[in-house]
Amino acid sequence: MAFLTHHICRGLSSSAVRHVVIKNVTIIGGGQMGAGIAQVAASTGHAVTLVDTNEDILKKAVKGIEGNLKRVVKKKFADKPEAGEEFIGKAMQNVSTSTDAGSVVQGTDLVLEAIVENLKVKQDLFGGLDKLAPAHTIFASNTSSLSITDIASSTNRLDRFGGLHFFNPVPVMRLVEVIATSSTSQETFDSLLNFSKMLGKTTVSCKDTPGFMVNRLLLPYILDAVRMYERGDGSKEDIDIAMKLGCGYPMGPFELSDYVGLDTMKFIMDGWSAANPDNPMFAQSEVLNKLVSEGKFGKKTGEGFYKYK
Ligand SMILES: CCCCCCCCCCCCC[C@H](O)CC(=O)SCCNC(=O)CCNC(=O)[C@H](O)C(C)(C)COP(=O)(O)OP(=O)(O)OC[C@H]1O[C@@H](n2cnc3c(N)ncnc32)[C@H](O)[C@@H]1OP(=O)(O)O
Ligand SMILES: NC(=O)c1ccc[n+]([C@@H]2O[C@H](COP(=O)([O-])OP(=O)(O)OC[C@H]3O[C@@H](n4cnc5c(N)ncnc54)[C@H](O)[C@@H]3O)[C@@H](O)[C@H]2O)c1
Repeated sequence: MAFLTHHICRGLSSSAVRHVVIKNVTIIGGGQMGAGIAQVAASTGHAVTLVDTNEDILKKAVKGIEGNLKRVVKKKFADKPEAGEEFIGKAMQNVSTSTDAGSVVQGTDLVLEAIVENLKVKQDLFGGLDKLAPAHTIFASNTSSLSITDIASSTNRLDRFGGLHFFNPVPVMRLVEVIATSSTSQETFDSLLNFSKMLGKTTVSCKDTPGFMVNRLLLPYILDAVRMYERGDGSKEDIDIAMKLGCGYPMGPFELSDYVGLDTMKFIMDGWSAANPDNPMFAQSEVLNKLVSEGKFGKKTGEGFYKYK
């Protein structure tokens, strides 16, 4: 159960900020982001229920979490293998799974959604859960590109709704963008900030503007790289090498696109294109459309701009 705590800000003795201490978390979507967030939340002592529509996806997610925890332990407990085993055991005990979100939200402090990047699907999910979750439960979306305000509009808890934008791979990337809409209460915002910090992440506070901070800058960069390749101005391999060796980026734009998932990239593009129909920047990309129509979604399907294995 959650409890409210009072934070007395140092130097501001009269300003007391209340926030919900999040202990029990329901994460909806057991794909790459949901599983990554579940891994980090479980290994920082949170009770996590991971939900997906499909039992096989959940099995794969749990197996992936255990495998990735082994990578973490190899580094963190290099000289203490027993402590490492204990760490993995404790984290795995904190993870349970379900295919029925409605039946698990009763005792949850936070419902964090990481499902497909589609406004209607996200609205349907939250609209349904709003009727079932306790009043104190905070809802948050990990959307890459959709408006939190639009997603929240399907619920009657606008003050207890915000955005938590994690980065891929979640166990490695240190940032969380915490997003407040004009209706998000200060208590909710502080609870989400505090939760992100408990996960060991650094936070930045964002308004609910398109792409928040990171994707507002990342999207034009990736878009321009794809256009450059479509015009034949450079090979995808050379563009990737250029950005890695010229700018010190860990991945080039095509490697990164495959890593994010080309299906997700297309959802993002289509959403922004629909919202800005007259902006040529968001014109359809033949290359992206072809790869997605062939089921080549990137690393997760074994092929995208590049082949894997
Ligand atoms: C015209 C049409 C265009 C369409 C336009 C649409 C544009 C859309 C653009 C927006 C997309 C937004 C997506 C999203 O909202 C936001 C994002 O998440 S953006 C992605 C951010 N991520 C990155 O930028 C990742 C960059 N890459 C890296 O940092 C590294 O390459 C890597 C992924 C960490 C991998 O590193 P490598 O060195 O290659 O590989 P290793 O396997 O050795 O890993 C390094 C290190 O990390 C540990 N590790 C890796 N994964 C995990 C894991 N899952 N769990 C735990 N640990 C992990 C690994 O053990 C290594 O540790 P070490 O041994 O070094 O101690
Ligand atoms: N991939 C990235 O790099 C990245 C980074 C940050 C944020 N995001 C965002 O996170 C979300 C998930 O992205 P992902 O890459 O993990 O996608 P993914 O395709 O890997 O996983 C999505 C999962 O959601 C499940 N799902 C779909 N509808 C559902 C529903 N109604 N109920 C329960 N489960 C459902 C699917 O079965 C799938 O397992 C998207 O909103 C995306 O924009 C993605």
